[in-house]
Amino acid sequence: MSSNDYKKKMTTLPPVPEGMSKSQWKKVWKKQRYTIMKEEYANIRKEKRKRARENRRAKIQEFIDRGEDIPQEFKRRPRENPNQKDSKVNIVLDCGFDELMNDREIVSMSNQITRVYSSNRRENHFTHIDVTSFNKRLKTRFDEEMKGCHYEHWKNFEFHQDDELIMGPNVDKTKLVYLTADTDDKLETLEPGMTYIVGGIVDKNRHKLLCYNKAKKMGIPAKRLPIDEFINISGRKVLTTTHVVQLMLKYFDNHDWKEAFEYVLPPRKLDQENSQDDEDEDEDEDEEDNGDSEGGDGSY
Ligand SMILES: C[S@@+](CC[C@H](N)C(=O)[O-])C[C@H]1O[C@@H](n2cnc3c(N)ncnc32)[C@H](O)[C@@H]1O
Repeated sequence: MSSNDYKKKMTTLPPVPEGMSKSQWKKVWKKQRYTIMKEEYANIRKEKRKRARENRRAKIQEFIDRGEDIPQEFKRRPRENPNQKDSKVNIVLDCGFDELMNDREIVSMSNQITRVYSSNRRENHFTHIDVTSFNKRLKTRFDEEMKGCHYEHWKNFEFHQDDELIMGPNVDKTKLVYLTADTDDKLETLEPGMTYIVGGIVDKNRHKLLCYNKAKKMGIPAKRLPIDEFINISGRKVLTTTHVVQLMLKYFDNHDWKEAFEYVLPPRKLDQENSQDDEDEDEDEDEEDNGDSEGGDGSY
């Protein structure tokens, strides 16, 4: 069967089983299809990674054959940066939104957590990162399908099943800021001693104001990244959890937001003409293309 025929077969709803409504069957079939296609997607990703590796090697060989230096962009950055400095800032990835994500989004979110870990080891500054409410499908995925990553031993990274760290009775609320795109209140700088909370959710923006409302309920400030002030991107400025953390890490280099945006965000996001209205594309990359990216290749 050709891959097009296969895709068609998988997108056509099989006959509705007796005793089930069409909408019930649609939900069940979607889950079954996801399980079947998971393996297929894994193979596609593996092939894609293999092709990318081969292309990279071929290009490097061309430089070697011509006796030229290998350009920086072809050199791999070491996985661990031995000269890292402590930013003295804490970041919380608030994963209290498990039930608002579908299975694919859970996969995407878990890949994003590994990328965050990877960046926190590689950049010039590190932060202490706590993952809170890590107690449902995200945890199951790490415990079962990502067993080999040994997340319990990650450096500067702690996983908590509860949310005491941000919601507990003894929390100093003056030290907390919730980051969200849904406010006009701008984040000016990152202050040592402060804890910045980032929503650990992939939702293709279905749940607008989710983190803003949570911040209000917690009684802490909600702030947005100063995107408009430094770069041109059109549409809503909702970034992925990974990008938000990577921006903060890069900011510590020179306390320069513009530099951080230009370094972290993909060129298509910075290009006003072509930029998209949401963060979907980046999230799809996490699902479909994670092998080519930092941390997604198992380089925990
Ligand atoms: C994919 S977004 C989730 C969007 C979700 N609907 C919400 O209510 O926040 C992941 C997280 O990144 C952070 N984030 C995304 N864009 C941001 C921005 N422009 N400024 C500050 N934080 C942002 C927020 O903490 C957000 O929860």
